[in-house]
Amino acid sequence: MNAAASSSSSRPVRGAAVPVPSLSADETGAVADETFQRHTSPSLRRGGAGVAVVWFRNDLRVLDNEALVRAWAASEAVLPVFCVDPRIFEGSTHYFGFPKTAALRAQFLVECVGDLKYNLKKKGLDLLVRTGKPEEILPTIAKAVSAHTVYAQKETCSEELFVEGLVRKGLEQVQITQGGTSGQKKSPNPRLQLIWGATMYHIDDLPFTVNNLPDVYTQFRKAVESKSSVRNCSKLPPSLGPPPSYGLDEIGGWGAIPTLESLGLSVTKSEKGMHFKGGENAALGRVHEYFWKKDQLKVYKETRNGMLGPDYSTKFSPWLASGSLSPRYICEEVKRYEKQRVANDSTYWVLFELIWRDYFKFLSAKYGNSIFHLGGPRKVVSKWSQDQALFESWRDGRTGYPLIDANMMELSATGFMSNRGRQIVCSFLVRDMGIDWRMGAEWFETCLLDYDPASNYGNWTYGAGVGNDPREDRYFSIPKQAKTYDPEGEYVSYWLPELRSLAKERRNFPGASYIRQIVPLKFDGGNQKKDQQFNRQRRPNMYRR
Ligand SMILES: Cc1cc2nc3c(=O)[nH]c(=O)nc-3n(C[C@H](O)[C@H](O)[C@H](O)COP(=O)(O)OP(=O)(O)OC[C@H]3O[C@@H](n4cnc5c(N)ncnc54)[C@H](O)[C@@H]3O)c2cc1C
Repeated sequence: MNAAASSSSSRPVRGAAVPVPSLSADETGAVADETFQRHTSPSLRRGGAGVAVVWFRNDLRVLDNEALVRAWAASEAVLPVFCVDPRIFEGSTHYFGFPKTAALRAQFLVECVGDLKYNLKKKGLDLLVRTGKPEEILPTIAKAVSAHTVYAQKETCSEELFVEGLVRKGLEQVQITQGGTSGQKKSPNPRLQLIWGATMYHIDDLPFTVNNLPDVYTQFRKAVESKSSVRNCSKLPPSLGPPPSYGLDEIGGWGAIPTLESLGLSVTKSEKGMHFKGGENAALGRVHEYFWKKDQLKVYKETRNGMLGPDYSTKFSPWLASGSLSPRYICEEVKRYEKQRVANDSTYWVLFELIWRDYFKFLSAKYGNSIFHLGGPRKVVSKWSQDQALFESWRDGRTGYPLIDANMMELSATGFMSNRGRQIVCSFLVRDMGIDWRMGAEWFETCLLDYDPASNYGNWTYGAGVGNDPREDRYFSIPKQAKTYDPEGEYVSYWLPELRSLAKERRNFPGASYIRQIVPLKFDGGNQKKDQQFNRQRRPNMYRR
């Protein structure tokens, strides 16, 4: 990696927070309109009858949403629904007691839901929003509108699978009668139809079954690149309407999008770092901005290891995680850019990284709950500490190592951290501190705007050396990382302004000018504290794991 290239293209940002994307509302609207237009096919026909419900989950988009288009094709009317599940939004905690969803991600998701409603309205529909558990809400709605099917995106991790199972059971209890009081006719129960839609390569196009997925990423990548191809984005009809003509009043109308206050949360907006806007329109705007307007795609491979500013990497991850952005759409745009501008290592590398994302998603289907367990998929037995004071110094950015502290502060303030930063803080926590990696993973789960169970726990198990690939066991040396990726201390002094007065080469090595280092560097297994809690493989108070 070329550190100079990294810092020049990502020149910050000394003061105020930077919006991502930075396009005006008009520009974003124009990009979204043009993109929708390009993906609309007037020749699409619907051949179904009755009503179909679409249950939106981590697929908060209209463009390239196969569940939505399939529901439209199989019905005369579609009812889109989003459930604000209290198990995700309201005060639920993880095993280690952190909130399930911190305010910044909740805010981002609320914006995504609002934008989805807006885009559905433009397409002749609306979004029904309810607070409660999907397994309680969806059967009631399906009954009120006499739906024959509930369509939803298929998920892979156990919390999501658990809810899918309950929804299916709930729908089995629904009795739908048709034809009024005289001559009532019973219809079959509504069914739950789950559609694959989260990855760039479709699960059905893999050259192996998920159970036979290679355990080494390179083998997976080479196999899909040579034997599979990425499907085109699904086309949209000019209108997705109408919504159902009856039943909505009975269930209280369309409902309102929650506010953060109604979720019991409040955000203090950071005056620094990046401020991501939630929603499909912002996502499409960011793709346009990064690829076409700023022309950053052609240098991605040289800049992607940066840490400061909006443009060293794509910043697509928050929208990908919420499903406001389709990975197939990104692939399509990369190909278009390669045709119209340039095809080089950088343009390919974005797809290379998206294959990592796919890989973790498929791995989570293969390995199930073991990605959440201390020993990981390989059931590695090793000793970990749960020392609270050490952990809190890491979490709060008080370790005495500027590179760690700056990254952890960025995470708390913005909900984002670069990939370079994530690898460094993960290595420090598990190798230098010897702390139970699940504490770090759960803190990331709480804070990250782009939190995705498969990518988060997949990367943490790799970092902790308990991942499926036994060869991945890497130590990140902080001095080396600092010299390579932040040689002038620009990043650390941005987040730790007290270091700005030091000479550039000292900012990452401030000695007594900064707080004391909480542990010496280099992982030393012999110095770990014994802790009764360790090796706990089960998480009994979780419904997921
Ligand atoms: C400990 C740890 C935890 C992580 N947790 C998450 C998480 O919860 N959600 C998440 O989306 N990513 C996670 N990542 C992966 C990666 O750090 C982020 O996807 C990336 O930093 C997002 O920034 P970007 O969109 O600018 O990425 P870019 O560099 O622009 O990459 C483009 C896209 O490729 C995908 N990608 C890139 N690297 C990875 C990777 N290592 N694993 C999976 N997908 C990747 C992402 O979807 C990303 O948006 C984690 C990495 C580590 C080391």
